[in-house]
Amino acid sequence: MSHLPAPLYGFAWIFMIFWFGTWMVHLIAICYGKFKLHKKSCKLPTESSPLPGVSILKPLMGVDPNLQHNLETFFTMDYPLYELLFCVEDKEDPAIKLVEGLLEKYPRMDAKLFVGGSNVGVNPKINNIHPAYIAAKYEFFMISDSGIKMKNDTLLDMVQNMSEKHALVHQMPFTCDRDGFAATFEKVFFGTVQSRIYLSADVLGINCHTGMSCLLRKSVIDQLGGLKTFGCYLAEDFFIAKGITDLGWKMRISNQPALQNSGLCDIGSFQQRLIRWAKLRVAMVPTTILLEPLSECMILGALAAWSASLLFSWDPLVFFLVHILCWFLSDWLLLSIVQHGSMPFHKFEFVIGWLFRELTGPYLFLCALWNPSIRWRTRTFKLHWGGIAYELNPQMGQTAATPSSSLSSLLVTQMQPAPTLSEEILANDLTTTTSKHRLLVS
Ligand SMILES: CCCCCCCC/C=C\CCCCCCCC(=O)N[C@@H](CO)[C@H](O)/C=C/CCCCCCCCCCCCC
Ligand SMILES: O=c1ccn([C@@H]2O[C@H](COP(=O)(O)OP(=O)(O)O[C@H]3OC[C@@H](O)[C@H](O)[C@H]3O)[C@@H](O)[C@H]2O)c(=O)[nH]1
Repeated sequence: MSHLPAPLYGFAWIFMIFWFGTWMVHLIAICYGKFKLHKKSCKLPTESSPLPGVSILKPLMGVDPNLQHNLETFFTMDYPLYELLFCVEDKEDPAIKLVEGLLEKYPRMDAKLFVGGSNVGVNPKINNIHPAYIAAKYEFFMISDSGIKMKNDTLLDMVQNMSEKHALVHQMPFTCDRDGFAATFEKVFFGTVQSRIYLSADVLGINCHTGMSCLLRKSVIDQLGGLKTFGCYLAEDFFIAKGITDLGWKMRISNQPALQNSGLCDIGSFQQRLIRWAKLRVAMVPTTILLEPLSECMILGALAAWSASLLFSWDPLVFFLVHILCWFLSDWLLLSIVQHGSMPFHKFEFVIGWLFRELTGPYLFLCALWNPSIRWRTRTFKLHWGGIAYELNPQMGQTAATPSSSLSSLLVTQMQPAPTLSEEILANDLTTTTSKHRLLVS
């Protein structure tokens, strides 16, 4: 033992401590998941504290086979007071017709459609929803991505999690039950590695906010300068949460995980999405360059097995195999807690999905490091360290509402400054309303 250089022992101890810490993360996630998720709140509204109104902002771009069904779940929720604000950038987007159909089907619903978006920054989602944010009439507003499906009581659950100390309640990303291996892979990803980090981060107060479904206090976001403050970032979710906690407010997850139910579900685009998210994390929190690969099951298992053989002369192969078996079982347990019901796939499919996730995870992370440019829907971006984004090759004179051409790749434009208040008021004044369809075009 003494003939090996001392730094090797140092590394071995570091890996062993990290390995132990990671198992603590597993334990925290399982215990907290069991305690928190799928619990019905007993906090009922009273006459003196009725349920608050909520403005729901829905950024839409394109139509997929599940969109109609997903959007319809927003019209049928058990919640007394809310408005639905649908947002579409492109005047030719087929989502407009779909929303108009729903507005006609549910004429009594307080719902509007905003077409044209705005140009308050580089983030196309923020640009899309900004007009609706300005028009939102309630103190609480929700940002809900197009692929989200609601249960009857999801909004109620989120509101009940919003105490007077909280300014952000977010849903932990998860998925609906859908057919096919891609759907299994998505469920395994969100129900294991993502839930583990998300749940432990919520317990430890670490910002891990993924903004696909979140409820916010408008006065707090206004205090931060409005939603446009976050238009310069692609990861607006991370910076919204940071801004809120920097002001001393708290954030937490709701009891129900978010049910992503996009009608387009394939391995390739899901992996591209994971790569895009990893690029955001690397730019925002550079320590993840080390932490993420180290916290992968196979890599950590190999390093810990080497460390255990060096420090305690344990058989590294046995250590590695036991580590993988325990990790696998712990992931199954966590997934079962998050799913809270029968799995839509056979255990054997879980084994394949889990192995596929564990073996491809480090590779996807490498892909993210290899090519830092970020493709999101129709546009390509790059990030500065820290997270400020700029769009690659936007067409000159074009608003952010129009997709950029990938041919003009030589042009690199910095983010647009946020418009002044007077520009914004002007933009609002230009908003036209056709009351029949409650369609607002800016
Ligand atoms: C001693 C054990 C340490 C464990 C270290 C764990 C290392 C982190 C590994 C993976 C990070 C995965 C983060 C998953 C959620 C992020 C999903 C996502 O990328 N969403 C983006 C798009 O919506 C969003 O903009 C990003 C939001 C959050 C980024 C947070 C990055 C910091 C991650 C560090 C978390 C450590 C938590 C450790 C808990 C003990
Ligand atoms: O150009 C765009 C891209 C996306 N969007 C909208 O933004 C929402 C999220 O888009 P996608 O489903 O493509 O992307 P993701 O699920 O990966 O988004 C996620 O990652 C990036 C974060 O900034 C988001 O908050 C988070 O929701 C959708 O509602 C989509 O319609 C736009 O309005 N315009």
